[in-house]
Amino acid sequence: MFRSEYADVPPVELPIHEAVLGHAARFGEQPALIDGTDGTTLTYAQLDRFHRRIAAGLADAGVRKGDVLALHSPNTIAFPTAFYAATRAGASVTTVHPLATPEEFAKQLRDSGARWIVTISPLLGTARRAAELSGGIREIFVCDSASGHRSLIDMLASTAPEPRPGIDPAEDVAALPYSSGTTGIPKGVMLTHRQIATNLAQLEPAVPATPGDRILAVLPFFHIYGLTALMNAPLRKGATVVVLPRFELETFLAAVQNHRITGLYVAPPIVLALAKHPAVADYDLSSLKYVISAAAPLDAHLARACAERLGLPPIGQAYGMTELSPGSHVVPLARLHDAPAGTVGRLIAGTEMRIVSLDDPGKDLGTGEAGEILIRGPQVMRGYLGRPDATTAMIDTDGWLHTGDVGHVDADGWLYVVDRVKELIKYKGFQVAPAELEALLLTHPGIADAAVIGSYNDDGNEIPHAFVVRRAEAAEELTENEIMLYVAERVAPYKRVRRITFIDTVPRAASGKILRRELRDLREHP
Ligand SMILES: CC(C)(COP(=O)(O)OP(=O)(O)OC[C@H]1O[C@@H](n2cnc3c(N)ncnc32)[C@H](O)[C@@H]1OP(=O)(O)O)[C@@H](O)C(=O)NCCC(=O)NCCSC(=O)/C=C/c1ccc(O)cc1
Repeated sequence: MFRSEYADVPPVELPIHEAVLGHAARFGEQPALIDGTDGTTLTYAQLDRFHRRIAAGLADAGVRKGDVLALHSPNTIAFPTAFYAATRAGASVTTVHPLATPEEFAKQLRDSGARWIVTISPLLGTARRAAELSGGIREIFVCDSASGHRSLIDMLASTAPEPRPGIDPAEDVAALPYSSGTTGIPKGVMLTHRQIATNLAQLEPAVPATPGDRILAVLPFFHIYGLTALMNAPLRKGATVVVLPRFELETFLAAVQNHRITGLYVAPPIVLALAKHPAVADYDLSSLKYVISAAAPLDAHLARACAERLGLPPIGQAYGMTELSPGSHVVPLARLHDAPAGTVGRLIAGTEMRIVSLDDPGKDLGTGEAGEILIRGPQVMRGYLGRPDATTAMIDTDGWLHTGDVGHVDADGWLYVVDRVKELIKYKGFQVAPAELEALLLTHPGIADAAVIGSYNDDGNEIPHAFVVRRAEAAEELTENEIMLYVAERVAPYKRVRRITFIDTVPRAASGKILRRELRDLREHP
């Protein structure tokens, strides 16, 4: 067993809004959030007052402890206010991809039992349709304004009393993001207030934030990576978060330059752009002190090229997953220079790890031997909502979370992730569940059978790759393009099938299970 070298941190027994904004008043007139597109600024005093008033407004509208509220928005400076207002009112927040189709959104609403939606006016059409499909929504609020909908801005004038829902941080779910786990379709990951808040405390010794930090939030707040690294962690320490709604390279570079950004938390496609794109040379990025990459594997050569071009210390990686609230490993900021290339970091405080044999899961491996990574600590999720079997498959009776990732540890305690036993595909750091695409492909009348795995494109990004068996009648007419379009019309953009191979039969075990390893061989040797 491998243990963290950091001293244990006590569990943070606070609701997440208290753990993050408990000291907001102390930071008073300091900027908490800046809109990176138009400069609109929220101070800590405003963030504190606004989220309390909106909590009162939400409670007045009927939001109660235990309700699930769906937050459906790209990054804006209103997003954190809405999140903390909802948790202060006692709700669990299920975050929704802003590019989800109405059907995908409705599935999440039904599965989570959501009663409320908070969205932005440009996304109202999708939200309304999803609410109709799901049936259980009492009201849709907007962050900005739209006729016929109550606005969070109007709630700032609420005179209702601040709600006191009596949150139990150890039991009550603060966030309910969706993740596929090691197999199958997206599931609601129950993260309690204590789990998310304690993970912040566990990360702090390795990646400390201070009031002078200026963090750029371009990765989405609706994923636990953004929610933790770009929202909760910096706001807990009085840092300033500059918010961008999407990744557009020139806007991103201009924001780093104009707001004198000191720290970046990114995913590999952004490292690629920083390393290779000519526009990078046109901006003054000298305020940057570090770049951390997570969410997907980062190529070591690419990482070096990026750091050298920007004159930065080596890019540090972090490792974790939604089910870990989300962190278990990071390259400590103080050790960026001596971390070996390709490592995803060291165990953070209060975290234990085992590496177990893939052939014999009962057997623990030592340093230098690759096996499945198991993690135990206060950040391990409570479970998947309404899916005890999936939960038991992921967390064993001794509390070890089976990550589905394969890795090894060197003699100095640095972890390397080298492979994946789970079926999940990661497109630019976004999860794509093969089972979801396979089920969709089978609804096409010309498709007899289908299987989906990850392949790599020329940029080294993993992409969804479908192996399709056409029905005899359709074989000639059904083209790759037609299938890709069929999928694209029905899923969020990141889930699109981006490569197709026609085959005669999908290799399956007697049980019917798809033999993905054979498809991978077929991919390598067509
Ligand atoms: C900023 C990225 C890296 C790149 O952006 P992009 O290149 O513009 O692409 P998008 O992903 O935004 O958009 C996907 C596609 O949708 C398209 N799109 C775009 N907006 C539109 C539109 N409004 N209409 C229609 N099409 C559109 C867009 O064009 C694009 O199409 P394509 O060009 O074909 O790829 C973006 O992919 C991104 O945010 N990725 C990160 C996802 C992420 O945060 N994942 C975290 C999961 S949790 C985790 O792993 C935890 C790790 C962790 C570990 C340890 C820790 O300590 C902490 C954390």
